[in-house]
Amino acid sequence: MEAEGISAPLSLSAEFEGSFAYLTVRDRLPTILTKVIDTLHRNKDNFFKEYGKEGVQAEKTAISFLSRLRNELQTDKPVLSLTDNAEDSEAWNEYMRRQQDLMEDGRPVSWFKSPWLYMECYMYRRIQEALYMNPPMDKFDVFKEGKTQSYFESQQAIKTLCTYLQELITNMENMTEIQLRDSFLKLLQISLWGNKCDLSISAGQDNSQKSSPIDSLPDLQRFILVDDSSMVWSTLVAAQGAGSSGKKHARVDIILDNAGFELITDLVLADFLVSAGLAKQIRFHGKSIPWFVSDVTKQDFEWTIMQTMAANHKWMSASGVQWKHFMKEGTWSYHDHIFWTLPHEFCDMAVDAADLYSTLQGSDLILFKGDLNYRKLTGDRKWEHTVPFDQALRGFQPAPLCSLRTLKADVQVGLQPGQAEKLSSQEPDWMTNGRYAVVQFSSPCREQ
Ligand SMILES: O=P(O)(O)OC[C@H]1O[C@](O)(CO)[C@@H](O)[C@@H]1O
Ligand SMILES: [Mn+2]
Repeated sequence: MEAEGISAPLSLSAEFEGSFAYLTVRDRLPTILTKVIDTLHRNKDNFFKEYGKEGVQAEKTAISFLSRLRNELQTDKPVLSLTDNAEDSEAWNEYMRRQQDLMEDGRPVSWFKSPWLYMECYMYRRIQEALYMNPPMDKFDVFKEGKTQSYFESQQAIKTLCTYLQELITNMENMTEIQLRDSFLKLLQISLWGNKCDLSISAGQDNSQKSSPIDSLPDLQRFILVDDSSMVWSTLVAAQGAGSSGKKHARVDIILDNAGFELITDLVLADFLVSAGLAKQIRFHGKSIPWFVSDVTKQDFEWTIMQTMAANHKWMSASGVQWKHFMKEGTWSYHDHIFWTLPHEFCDMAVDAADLYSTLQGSDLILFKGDLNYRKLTGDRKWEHTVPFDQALRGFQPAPLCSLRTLKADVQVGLQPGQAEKLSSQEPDWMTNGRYAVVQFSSPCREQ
């Protein structure tokens, strides 16, 4: 739903040679595909043990599908329709027709000529097609190993964070409002920096949290380019006062990004919100298929809680037990929707996923985690850096929302005049090196 009269700039695309999009499509995506093929190879014996000859045959066919896919990508072949008749196939094929209509001179939609956001999402959906088309591989998560490894490699940081959380909860009754606010802002920043740990930017290489997530906060402060976190706090506080009894049942929605350490930071933040009475309900939104290497699926979500419960560490397991309890009593809930794994910009949601949009409208605060969500919020376009965040959302305003994102793609809005130029002169790759971050807020009722 585009605000009337506001036209959007061009989409980022691999057609701009030398751009980050170009380098991603040329180098990083084929590397990720090669790793996927390798993972299937390495699991051959397991497929045989589990499904016999049928499993090995499925693995072989999926590998040859994926090798063809890599070749199509590297030789800039036209994009193909999906043939797997899954729940979302028609939405993908319809999107392809839409993209085709946007191409000049009827050129076909292809890997290096079309919007980067579309092509990168499409690659992950085609990986899934290779599996859907080859049962019993259709349930296999090719990224699972990397996600679990990243959880285990962040153990020390997880222990530190869970211990910190349990200390906060113990002292919560005696906290002043200022102390509560400070603790919230710290946990929000920890969740923000948790987004450094994704496995897509590193093409699957270890990217886990090694240092203390709490001690590193002061040093990281100067890398936050826009910090609207006080507005997030005010929104939560305002949500308490509404309602006839004076107490409202505030609901926070968290649009999750990566499994591993980042997910733990999100769960810790969500625990704090409930334990402090700032939210009565937390709805987590994850992906319905394996996505961008490390994104959270339902299975990852449940595994993470079970694993944390079972940890041989008092405060980790206490946290896990509490989280399980929140899930059981319904204070927390997990949701997925095919829209999160479609290539659409979020300004399309009101029309293309009206049910999801209206669900989100019931929220008091929506937290969007990570870089890909930011790309979809802003449409992954060549915006001037000083364009206001609200404008780049192009009418996507279901409820007060905040993006918590470390920069890993060359789109950034809402900066002060001169801020981007200064950064570019000091660090030319500031938009893609993952060292910088933003906390950007937008509210439908905010005065413009
Ligand atoms: O997990 P995140 O924060 O969404 O990061 C994934 C990002 O990594 C990249 O693959 C890096 O280019 C982007 O395409 C994507 O936005
Ligand atoms: Mn991700």
